[in-house]
Amino acid sequence: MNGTATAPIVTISGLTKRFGSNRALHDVDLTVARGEVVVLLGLSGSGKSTLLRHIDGLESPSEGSLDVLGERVETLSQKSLRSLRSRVAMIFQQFELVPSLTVLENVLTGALSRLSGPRLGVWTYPRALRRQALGHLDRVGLLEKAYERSELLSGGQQQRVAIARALMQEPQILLADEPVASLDPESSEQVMRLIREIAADDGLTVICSLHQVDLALGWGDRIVGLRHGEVVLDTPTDGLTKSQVMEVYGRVTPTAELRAIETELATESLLLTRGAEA
Ligand SMILES: Nc1ncnc2c1ncn2[C@@H]1O[C@H](COP(=O)(O)OP(=O)(O)OP(=O)(O)O)[C@@H](O)[C@H]1O
Repeated sequence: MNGTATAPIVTISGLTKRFGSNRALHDVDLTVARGEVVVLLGLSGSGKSTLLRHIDGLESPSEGSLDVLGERVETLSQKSLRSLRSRVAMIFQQFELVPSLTVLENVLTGALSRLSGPRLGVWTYPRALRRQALGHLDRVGLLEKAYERSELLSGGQQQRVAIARALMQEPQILLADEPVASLDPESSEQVMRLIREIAADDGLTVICSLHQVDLALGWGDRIVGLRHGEVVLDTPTDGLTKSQVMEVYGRVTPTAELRAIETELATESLLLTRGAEA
C-alpha cells in the first residue's frame, strides 16, 4: 500500500442487499483506504460480485449506505452515477473485450466516457488519446500487439488489454471481479503482479475478488472474507499464512463447508492445469 495515502476512499455501512427473498449481502461494514489493495475471498454465491457491483453503483442497496470517492452512491442521479463510474474502472473474469476490434481500439474505448459521441476506428480518436493508449499498452507489455485483433490474444494477454483499457479511464479505484479465474497459474501470477505494480505506482485503490487463497495472500494488503453475504474475516495479509486463513474460515465455518472450499480450490486448480495442458 502507498504509505502516504491512507484516507478512506470507500466507506460502506450496514449494507444489506436482498434479491426477492434471497439475501445476498447482510450488514456489511467496510472501509477501504486510498491506495489499498483489498482481496475479497469467499465461496461461490457469498456476495463478492454483488459487493463490487454496489461500489460501482450498478446495484442499489436494500439497506445501508455507500460512500465512494466522496459521493453517497445510493442517492445519486443516473447522470452522477455515470460520472462516478468513469472514475471507477472494472475488469472481469471474461475480459469483456470486443473480439473483432484491434487491441488498440479496445483500449481506446476506455476513454469513451471522456468523449462526446460514438467513435468507430482508431483514427476517429484524438491523437493524444491514441498516444496515451499506446503508452498503457507498453506498460502492460503488449505494445507490439496494438494492431492485432483482440480475439487472437491469449487469455492472460486479453486481461492485460482489459487493464490497459481500464487505465484509459484514469480511474481512482479499480474493481476486479475474479480477474484470473479463467487463466492458468502463470498468467494469473503475471496479471496479479501487474495489478499490484500499477496500484503501487499510481496510488490506485484495488478491490479484487479471488478464489485462490495463495494469490490473495501474495498480492493483497488485506483479505476480506465473505460468507453468506456477511463479512467473516477482515485482516491484513502481512504475516498471515494460508492455514490461518483456512482456520479463520474454519472457526466460523462448519467442517463440511470448509471441505467444500478445499474441493472448490482443488477442482479449480485441476481445471486450470488441464486448460494449460490443452
Ligand atoms: N441479479 C440478481 N438477481 C437475483 N439474485 C442474485 C443476483 N445477483 C446475485 N444474486 C444472488 O446473490 C448471491 C450472491 O451472488 P454473487 O454473484 O454476489 O456471489 P459471488 O461470491 O460473487 O459468487 P461467484 O464467486 O460464483 O461469482 C447469490 O445467491 C446469487 O444467486
